[in-house]
Amino acid sequence: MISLDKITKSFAGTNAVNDVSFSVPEGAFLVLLGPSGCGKSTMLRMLAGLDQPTSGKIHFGDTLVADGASGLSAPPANRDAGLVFQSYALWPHMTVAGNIEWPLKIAGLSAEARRTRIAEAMDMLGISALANRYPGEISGGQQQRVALARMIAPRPKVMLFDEPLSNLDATLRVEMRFELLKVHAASRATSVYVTHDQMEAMTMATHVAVMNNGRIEQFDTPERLLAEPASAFVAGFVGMPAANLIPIANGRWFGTIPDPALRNSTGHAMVRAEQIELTDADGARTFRVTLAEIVPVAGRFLITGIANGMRITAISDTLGKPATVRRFRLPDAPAAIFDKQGKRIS
Ligand SMILES: Nc1ncnc2c1ncn2[C@@H]1O[C@H](COP(=O)(O)OP(=O)(O)OP(=O)(O)O)[C@@H](O)[C@H]1O
Repeated sequence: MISLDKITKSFAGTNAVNDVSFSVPEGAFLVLLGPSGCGKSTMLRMLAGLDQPTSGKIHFGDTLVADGASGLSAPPANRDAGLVFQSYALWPHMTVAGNIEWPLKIAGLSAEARRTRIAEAMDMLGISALANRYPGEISGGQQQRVALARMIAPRPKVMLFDEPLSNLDATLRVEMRFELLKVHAASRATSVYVTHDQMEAMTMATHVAVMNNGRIEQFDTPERLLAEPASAFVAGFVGMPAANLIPIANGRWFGTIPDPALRNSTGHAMVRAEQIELTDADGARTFRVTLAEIVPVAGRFLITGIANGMRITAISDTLGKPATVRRFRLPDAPAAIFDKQGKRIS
């Protein structure tokens, strides 16, 4: 288990990570998800021992590995943690097998034990045939597999990933997600994975910490993030497509369409694309939109319309035409209401 207790990291007086506490159960796959600059990498670096917290404590199991107050920060090599970065950082002058062997040598394993571990790791990542090649002689996807093999060969208790798939093309990325989950399942190591890609988070995580501005907006399962977003920020960040956040003022959609379902609130109402209907009828809860994009999705259409200067998405069974003016009908009740600060109020 990994636990963080009131972790803060400041750079020149600015908090990159601000008072973060959570616990990750043993064997879990935690994704740190958030936009660029929200503090994800800084969090991971503190877990790896590459950065020291300004204040707060980090425990791996019962072992205190970092403590801001006393200045304790166990060196990376003493944490039983493996790390994989976006850049594969393979040693170019060593073969694939040599790269995987290096950390095992450092750990003092016998030649025989090293051979077994190298074979095991290469087999798991499907790269046994590449053992004698040099990094410059294999593709980017293969290099990332070697980096993963090198990380798992010492069988770390904690695996840390910093956007490891972002240099790969889209198809390879999807394939590697599955490989990573296999590695995680086989190793049963507690994993922490940094990404700004919510699809990666939703498909891989057992737990997700959504970060914004150095703070955790919500720490939850992927299912609960979608079903019960705690803030407008989370609602707008997860989901495919992300839910619409429609401005409301004094119980009126866009400040103009009154609706008792909005409970006189001001802030944003969350409406999922599948709750909005494309129509031509001029009824209650409808508003005019100019259709902008129409994307076929699994036999239906994801329609983006522009109204009051904002983009709103709907799922429709019927096709619309770009640049035409139609109407969207809002549901009887929004899926959630957030106040002006983005806090969920219903
Ligand atoms: N060594 C440093 N010195 C000063 N500021 C830093 C340092 N490292 C990070 N920061 C700042 O801390 C904040 C968080 O950075 P961090 O790299 O953790 O974000 P991130 O969420 O991982 O972003 P990205 O997805 O772009 O990598 C940013 O404002 C960044 O500029």
